[in-house]
Amino acid sequence: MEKLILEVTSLCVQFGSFKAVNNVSMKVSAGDKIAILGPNGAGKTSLFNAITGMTLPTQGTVSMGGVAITRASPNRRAELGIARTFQITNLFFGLTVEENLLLAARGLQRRKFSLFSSATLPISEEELVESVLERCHLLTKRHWLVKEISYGEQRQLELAMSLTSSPKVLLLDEPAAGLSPAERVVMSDVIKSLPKDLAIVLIEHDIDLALNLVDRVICMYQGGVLVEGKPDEIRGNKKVQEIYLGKPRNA
Ligand SMILES: Nc1ncnc2c1ncn2[C@@H]1O[C@H](COP(=O)(O)OP(=O)(O)OP(=O)(O)O)[C@@H](O)[C@H]1O
Repeated sequence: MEKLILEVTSLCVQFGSFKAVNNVSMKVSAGDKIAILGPNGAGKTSLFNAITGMTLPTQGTVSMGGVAITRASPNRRAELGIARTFQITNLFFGLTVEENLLLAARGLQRRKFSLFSSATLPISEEELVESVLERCHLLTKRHWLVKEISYGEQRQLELAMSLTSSPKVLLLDEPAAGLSPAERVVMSDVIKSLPKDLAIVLIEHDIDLALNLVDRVICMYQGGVLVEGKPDEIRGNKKVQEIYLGKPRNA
């Protein structure tokens, strides 16, 4: 059994009287590859926000490596090994690919310094940047300005930036959104080649792409978990088909 890293228990996120996330529990172990599916408004992003500290849950708990982080700051969560990408690109367009990565690496490592008694890093900034450039298929673009690379490459760069903190859990919010079919193939390849022990939780509207990348699926509907299972179980699941076809359910 793999080591449990992230645990979400009975989590609720409420906006006024509306429950965007309703009693969601999830266990993520080292190396898990999990997709969170669900139609628009199902609560997927709100769940990510509660895990990363951008929204505080109204009920329930989040823990990372056994440490309770339900009310911890986003920075503290990043130090403990949670990283995230966003639906919208979050880059410095007037800087090069490499400069963006160096900025990401420096910001996160400075925070990590305070955790170590000695100021030695396990890997140099340059080595780190080199390795994530390679991993995200961006080595040939390292000196290009971000505004000059394609949208697909910008999304790869975002993923690369999230890897500079050497996370234990990576939350990917719609990594293939807006990508062309060819760019989707590259993004899938990049995700597939991420370290084996890195846990990945991804939100994705392209169901086929998502099911090919993961070994577990959580399908959300109206804030709650509708179904959980392996990709093959989800493909043939009637409830999942109904919510995607928009038919009303008798819950
Ligand atoms: N800050 C907020 N204030 C009020 N309601 C919100 C807020 N954030 C999200 N919601 C509502 O919560 C519900 C869940 O939103 P959320 O973005 O988590 O869904 P989602 O599954 O990620 O949807 P999508 O696939 O469209 O991104 C939606 O009805 C949304 O309008």
